[in-house]
Amino acid sequence: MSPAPPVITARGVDFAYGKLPVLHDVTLTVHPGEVVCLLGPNGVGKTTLVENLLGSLRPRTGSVRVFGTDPRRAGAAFWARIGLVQQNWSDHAKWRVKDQLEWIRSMQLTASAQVADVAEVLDAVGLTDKAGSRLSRLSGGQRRTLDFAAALMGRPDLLILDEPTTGLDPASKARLHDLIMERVDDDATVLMTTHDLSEAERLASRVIIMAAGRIIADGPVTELRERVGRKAEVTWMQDGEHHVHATASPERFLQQLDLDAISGLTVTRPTLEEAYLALVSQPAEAEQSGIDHLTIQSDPATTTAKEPRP
Ligand SMILES: Nc1ncnc2c1ncn2[C@@H]1O[C@H](COP(=O)(O)OP(=O)(O)OP(=O)(O)O)[C@@H](O)[C@H]1O
Repeated sequence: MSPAPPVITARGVDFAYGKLPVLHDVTLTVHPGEVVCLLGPNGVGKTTLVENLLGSLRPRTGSVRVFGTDPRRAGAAFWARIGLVQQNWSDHAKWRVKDQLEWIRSMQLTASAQVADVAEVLDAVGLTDKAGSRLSRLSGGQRRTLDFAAALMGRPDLLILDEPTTGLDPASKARLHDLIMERVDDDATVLMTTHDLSEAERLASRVIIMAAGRIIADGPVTELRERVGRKAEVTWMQDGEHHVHATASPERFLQQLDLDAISGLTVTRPTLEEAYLALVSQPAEAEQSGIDHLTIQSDPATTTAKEPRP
């Protein structure tokens, strides 16, 4: 059986705002069922890339296909498959929450039969008590949550979410994460930008890191963590001594320990944040040598320190 076709492909995309070059030779493929988190410092071009993928901006060179179609030529049936949260919505401040969603729903119903009820999505995102509020009276987090409710309503096959959780409190953020993963359980694909690395660590099956308009790293979180070059650290107490052991494979190392004879065991792995900071702090080297500019360490484990009990 041949593999399912990619959901998104971008090939050699260059984009500039007038004389300001922003994207340089961006190539990426997103496969069905992936949750891809797009990371990078402010102003590196994440939103610009998303807008190129959606066809609201046109690449100077290169090509974009979503569901095999050029989004600039796509019709209503194509857009019915996509749920969007974008940075800048223009809306009618005087409209009430439920009217806004009913209006979006009526548009979606022209292209798809699988549109959820307004009451259902409001309940899912926890905004039922705001159904009668004017948009202008919503807090920033509630406004973002409403955008997400609108994105979910058509039960989309693809969610493209530009910083969907910015400004959300922890409980609202967790609820939104659950709703994203529910769509993924239903075989949807997700491309989202975020500055929240713990969010990326939690949701992403793959992380893409951008710097200065280029992709400088692309891979699963576990792989990117390894690129930091720092090994995991195992510490424990045994026979009155404090032991520290650096290893690329803590699981394998733990099998060698006599767990009945030790106490105070800890395992500390490099975080995605460490990997991210290492990668974005070296964009110049990344540009020169491409994606694999940081070496993946595969040395055998070595005990680095053995300290007397304090
Ligand atoms: N409409 C525009 N006209 C001119 N320049 C723009 C426009 N929108 C963005 N830019 C510039 O393009 C560059 C990339 O902006 P973009 O919004 O894509 O970055 P980003 O990575 O999404 O940033 P952030 O993380 O802050 O949202 C920035 O230098 C920005 O100032």
